[in-house]
Amino acid sequence: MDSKASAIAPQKQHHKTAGIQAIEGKDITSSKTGKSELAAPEDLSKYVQNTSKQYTGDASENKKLGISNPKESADSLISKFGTSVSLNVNEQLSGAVDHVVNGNRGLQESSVDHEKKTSEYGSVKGSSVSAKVSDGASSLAKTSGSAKISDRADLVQSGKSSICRGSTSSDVSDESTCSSFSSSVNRPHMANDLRWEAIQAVRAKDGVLGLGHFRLLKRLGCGDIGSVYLSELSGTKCYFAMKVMDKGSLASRKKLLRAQTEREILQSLDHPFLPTLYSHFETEKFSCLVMEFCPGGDLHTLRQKQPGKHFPEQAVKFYVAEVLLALEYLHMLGIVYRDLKPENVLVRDDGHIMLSDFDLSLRCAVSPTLVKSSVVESDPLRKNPVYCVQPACIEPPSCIQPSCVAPTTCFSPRLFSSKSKKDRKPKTETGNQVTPLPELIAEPTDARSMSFVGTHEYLAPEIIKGEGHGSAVDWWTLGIFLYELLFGKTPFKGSGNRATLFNVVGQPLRFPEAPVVSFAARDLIRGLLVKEPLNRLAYKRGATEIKQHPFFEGVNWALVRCATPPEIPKPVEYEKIPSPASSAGEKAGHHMSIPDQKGSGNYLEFDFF
Ligand SMILES: Nc1ncnc2c1ncn2[C@@H]1O[C@H](COP(=O)(O)OP(=O)(O)OP(=O)(O)O)[C@@H](O)[C@H]1O
Repeated sequence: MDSKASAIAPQKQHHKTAGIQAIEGKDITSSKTGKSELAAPEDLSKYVQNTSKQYTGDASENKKLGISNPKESADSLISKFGTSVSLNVNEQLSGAVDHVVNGNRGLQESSVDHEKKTSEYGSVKGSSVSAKVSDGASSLAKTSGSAKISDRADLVQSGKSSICRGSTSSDVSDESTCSSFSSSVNRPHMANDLRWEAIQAVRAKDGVLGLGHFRLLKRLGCGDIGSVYLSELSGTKCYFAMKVMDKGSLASRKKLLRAQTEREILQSLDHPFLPTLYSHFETEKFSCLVMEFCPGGDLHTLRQKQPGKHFPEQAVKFYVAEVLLALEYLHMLGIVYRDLKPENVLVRDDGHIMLSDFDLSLRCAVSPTLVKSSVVESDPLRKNPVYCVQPACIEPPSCIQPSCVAPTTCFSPRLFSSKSKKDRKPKTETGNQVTPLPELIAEPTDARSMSFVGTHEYLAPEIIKGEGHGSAVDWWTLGIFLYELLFGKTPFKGSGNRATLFNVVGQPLRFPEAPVVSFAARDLIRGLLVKEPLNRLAYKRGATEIKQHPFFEGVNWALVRCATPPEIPKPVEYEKIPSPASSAGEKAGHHMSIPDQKGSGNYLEFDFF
C-alpha cells in the first residue's frame, strides 16, 4: 500500500524550544524558539549554483555564503527545581513549569553544570577511544559481516559498531580524532550502497569532499542547531540529507557542544534504523553532516494522513518494534536518546524507519558487569562459559563506547542464573523463534543526568521532577509514542505546557474508549508509563523485557528489518525538483525561501512525492 508521504516538514507539533538552564546559579543561555535562521538557503543555493559546476576543492569559497544571524530568544529558564528530590512534587513542579517555554509541545533543555563538565570530559576522552576502537572495528567487521538476517546478526552488528567509532570521514574537520577513512566495510548492512562509492570517487578525484560538491535542492526543515537540505552529490544522482550548521551561530548560542554530541553520536552508529553519516566536513563558516535522506517524511506527518489520525495496530507494532531495536542499540552504546517522538522518526524510501536528531542525547559510559548465564550445556557455542554484559553507568560519562571487549561472547542463548525454567516466558511470547533469543543487556539505567530535556508531552516524570534520569526515560517515551500512534494523541496533554507537566507527574494513565485497541497494547503502555522508573517495564533488562511482551507476539525480531512495512513512500522524482543550477534556478531559489523560524507554518509545500 503506497502512501503519499511527503518529506517536506509541515509545521511540527512537537517542535522544540530549547533553553539551557543553569541550576544553582550557573551561567544561563536560553533560546525560546531555538529555531534560528542558521543558513539562508537563497544564499546557499546561489553559492551552490556558482560552485557546483566549477568546484576546485577550495574550501575558502565557502566564505561567500551569507548566513543570517540566529534569532536569539529572550526566554530565560532559570529554575531551582531538580536540585532536591525531597521537595513536594507540586511545589517542585510548580517551580519547574514556571519556567517552561510556552509553545506547542516545546522542548526544554537545561543542563546542570556537571553534565557540561562530563560532556567535555567525554570529548577529550574521545580521541583515545577513537583511535583504539578503529583498530578493533576492522578485525571484528570480518567476523561479523556474514550472518545478516538473524538476531545474532543484529547483535553482531551492534557489538561491532560499539567499537567502531569514526567510520565516516571528516574532510575538513576541527576534530582531529576523526578517522580519515570512509568505507562501507565498517557498515556491513550498507555494503552495497552506491552512495559510499560516489563519495569515495569524489575524494579520490579532488582529495576532499566539500560543500561545493553538492547541489542543494530543497530545504527539508530547520532544527535548533541547523537546517537540513535535500542535496545531490553533483552529477551522481546520489541524494543525501545535509545538515548545515553555522559555526558562528552555534558558538554564540552556546550550542557547539550539542552539535558536537550529535556529530560524534552519528559517527558511531551503524544500524539499519539509525542514520548513516556519509561524511562530515567543515568550511570556514559551516559544519556539514551528510546523511541518508529519508523521503517518507516523519511519523507525525504520516499519522495525520491516517484515517482518524491514528495508525492501525499492526502498523504501530511495526514502527514501535523498529524504534525499540534502535533504542536497544543506542543503549548498548551507552546513548540515552531522550527525544523520541513521532517527528523524529523518519521513514526511509523502503518504508522502514530511521530515528533522527541526536543533539539532545545523553552519552554515558557503560561499564559491563558479567551476568552468568545458566543455559543449556549442550549448546556447542558454550564450550566456554557464556556471559552477558550488564553495564553499570558511571559518572562522569566518559565516552560512547561500552567497554565490552568481546561482544561476541554474548551471542548465545542465555537465561540468567536466577531464573528457573518455570519462570521463563512461554515461547509464544517471543514469536516464531524456536530457540531462546540471545539477550544482551546493556542498559545505561544508572546514568544520571539532571538535564531538563525533552518535549513536554513526552517528558518522563523523573525529568520533570528533576530527580536525575537514565535510560528508563527512553522507555517512558516509548510508551507515550506507542499511545500516540494508537490513539492519535498523547496521554497527558493539558491545556498548556504547565498543565501537561502536572498531568505527567500527577495524573493517572487513562485510555480513550475509541479507537479500540488490544488489551496487550494497553498493557504494554501501562508497563512503560509507570511513573516510578524503578518499577517501569524494561528498567532491569532493557529492551528484552519489552520484546517479550505479548503485544509483540509473533514478531520475529531477527527479521524485522526484512518485514514488509505498512506503507512505502512513492519514489521521489528527483529530476522534477527544480534545479538551482538550471535555467529555472531563480524559480528554484524562490521555492527555497525559508520561514523565519521553525513552526511558523511558512514552509513551502513543495510536494514532489
Ligand atoms: N535524513 C533526513 N531525511 C529527511 N529529512 C530529514 C532528515 N534529517 C532531518 N530531516 C528533516 O529536517 C528537519 C530538521 O531536522 P533536525 O534534525 O535538524 O531538526 P529537528 O529534528 O527539528 O531537531 P533539533 O531542533 O533538535 O535540531 C526535520 O523536520 C526533519 O524531518
